[in-house]
Amino acid sequence: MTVVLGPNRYGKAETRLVRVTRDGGVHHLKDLNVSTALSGDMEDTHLTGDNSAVLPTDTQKNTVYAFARRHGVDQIEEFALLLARHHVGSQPSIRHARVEIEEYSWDRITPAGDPGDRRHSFVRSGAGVRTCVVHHDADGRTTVVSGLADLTVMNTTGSEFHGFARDEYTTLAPATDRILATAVTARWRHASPDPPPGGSYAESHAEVRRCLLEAFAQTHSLSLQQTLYAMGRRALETRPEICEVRLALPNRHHFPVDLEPFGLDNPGEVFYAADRPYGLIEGAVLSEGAPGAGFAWD
Ligand SMILES: O=c1[nH]c(=O)c2[nH]c(=O)[nH]c2[nH]1
Repeated sequence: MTVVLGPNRYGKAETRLVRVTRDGGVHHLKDLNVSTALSGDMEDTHLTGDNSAVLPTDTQKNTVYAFARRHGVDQIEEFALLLARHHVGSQPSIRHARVEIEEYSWDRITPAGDPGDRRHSFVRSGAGVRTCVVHHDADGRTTVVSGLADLTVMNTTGSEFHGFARDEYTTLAPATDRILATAVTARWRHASPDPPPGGSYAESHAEVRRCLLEAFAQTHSLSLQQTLYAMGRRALETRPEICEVRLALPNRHHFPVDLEPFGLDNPGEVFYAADRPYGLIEGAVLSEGAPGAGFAWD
């Protein structure tokens, strides 16, 4: 039997970077989790242990910190592009870089009556995590996917689920008024690797996020699948710089509690928030004629 090496990549996962920018007494904070993965002419290290083509993962970690100091950190997509282009350009053996970044957001603490010079206190925001995945290869092809995760949302009415298929194992009662709650993971593919026209990645991200939230709130839902499509559609119709949205929506079930044993009714007011199992609804929504994704989702 002949054995051959298949696809492979290697890198430093989850380099935690906190970058403080000191603007006099006012500090700015970036809190990132950076993962780099490189691939290329890596047969020798796998087949013979010759590491001459391998830029150590330790170096990749160091590059994150050095670039944070040298170039600063503003938009995560731009920082990821900088790292990806650097690695592909730095060694002939490296032909492809994938850089994934998560950004945790912090809000300022501004105490009432504060004299104004204490601008270095922050509280971690509950507004979800911002994400991106950038690919760049030695042929100059680049893809940018932005996203968010852990954005927890709830509609306390305006959600139904009935008319579903049934078999001998189906016990679910049809629902005409239920809670719909989910923790949104959304990723969206930019049509071009260039910065969003007329704006920044910051503005683009804020607007896509707004579209997702507004569509969630404004859709009278007959299924979480329908809500997923409405969310992706709203983002694509509003933001021409993106061409595909992928969503993963865990259905955070909320079951009405039977209060009859206590002589109480429950007109949709008291719920048990189940932890697991949960339904997991996933899907992609694309603009018609969207350019090919290439390696964007790898
Ligand atoms: O919105 C829903 N979609 C489903 O596919 C499903 N399945 C289920 O048990 N509850 C729900 N809710």
